[in-house]
Amino acid sequence: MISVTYSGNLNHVITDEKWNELHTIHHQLYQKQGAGSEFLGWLDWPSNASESWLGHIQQTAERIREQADVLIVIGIGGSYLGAKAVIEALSPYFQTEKEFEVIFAGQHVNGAYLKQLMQYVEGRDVALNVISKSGTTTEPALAFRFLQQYMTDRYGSEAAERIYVTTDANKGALLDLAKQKGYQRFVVPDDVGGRYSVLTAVGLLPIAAAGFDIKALVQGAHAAENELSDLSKDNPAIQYAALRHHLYEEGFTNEVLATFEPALSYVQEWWKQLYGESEGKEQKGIFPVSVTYTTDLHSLGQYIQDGKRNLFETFMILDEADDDLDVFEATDDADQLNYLAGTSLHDFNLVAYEGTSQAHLSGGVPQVAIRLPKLDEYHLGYFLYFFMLSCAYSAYQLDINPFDQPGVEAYKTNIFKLLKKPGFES
Ligand SMILES: O=P(O)(O)OC[C@H]1O[C@](O)(CO)[C@@H](O)[C@@H]1O
Repeated sequence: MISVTYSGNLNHVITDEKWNELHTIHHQLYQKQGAGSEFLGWLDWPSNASESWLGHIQQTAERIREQADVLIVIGIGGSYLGAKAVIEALSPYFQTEKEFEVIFAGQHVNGAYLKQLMQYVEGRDVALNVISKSGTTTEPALAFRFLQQYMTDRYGSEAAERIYVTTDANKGALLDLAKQKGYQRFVVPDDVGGRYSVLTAVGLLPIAAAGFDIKALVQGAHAAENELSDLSKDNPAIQYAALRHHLYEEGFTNEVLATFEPALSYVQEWWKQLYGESEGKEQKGIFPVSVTYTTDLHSLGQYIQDGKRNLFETFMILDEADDDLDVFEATDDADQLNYLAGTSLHDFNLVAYEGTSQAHLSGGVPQVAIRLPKLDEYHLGYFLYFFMLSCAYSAYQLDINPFDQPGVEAYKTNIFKLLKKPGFES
């Protein structure tokens, strides 16, 4: 379903020694014995997702679509990127009529954004889904303070019917608040960290509310769970992890994830959090960056071709485009583009990929390609699971716990001290 190719020889990457390591990691992962194994709930999540649980999420999404024109989803990091990635990947670029809309908030702290958001939704019915595993993250909590007040001012006691909370089952300020106000609740499972949570209620409720087929998304991930669990040199999740580690050891410490599909730009953002937070520890890890082509060939392309040689590039190539245009023959050929007549714009990009990849390779940038057959719920579900699984292998090869993020506390503590948050004054 997904194929991984490499500009070098993959057989030289997976040496006997590497294979032994991967063998050990495979067992650690599936026998839940590696570092952070208490956060492996995502590994068999697709096969455990019951019809009734999915049905409950679907019904809630339908209720939201009946009661509102806009769903505001409040969350940051893993509590928003998965849903945003899937919704952006599957939505049309332009919406002609004002159809049901999912808008994100709490992914930053910005007064103008929140103020304008409240003005923007005036006159349209609103529902809120606030998502935070810890229930204490400052950015979504701040956004919720404003938006909860907005909902109460607008809907009075009925506001509670329009607010949906996705958080831990047992702890956190958000849980206490949800119980006190009687908001409908969904659970972020204990054993699934934020950046691995796209297939839980964290991702599925907003995705279903946006009108996408969450059953197909989970089915795709289920297929990946089955097909990628093999300990085999042909397993693309193992191949991608082995390639990353090999290139890292060769000094290529930055990975540029490239796509020709603007619709995939939030899949790139999701991938950056997944890999950056999972691997960037103990002064180790590949720094994940992303580019969208051909746009960025006219900006970062120069650096990738000729800059410092510590980069490798991973292309996400979409084999089939659902919606496309063919270049037509112009009578006067004034723009001198008739040589492209009959070529679709997707075909143009496939050729642009070949040309770019060869140029960057000749400039000393190793090339990896991951081919995605199609952009729909099923294939995206497969793709996201592939990345999560491969990330776990990747981090374990660095001897890193893929499931914690101790480093994110340092800046938070400083901000809290500066703002004199109770308990942080000294
Ligand atoms: O869901 P929460 O607890 O609000 O956390 C949001 C994000 O913040 C982080 O904890 C980093 O601060 C991420 O790991 C997480 O995805």
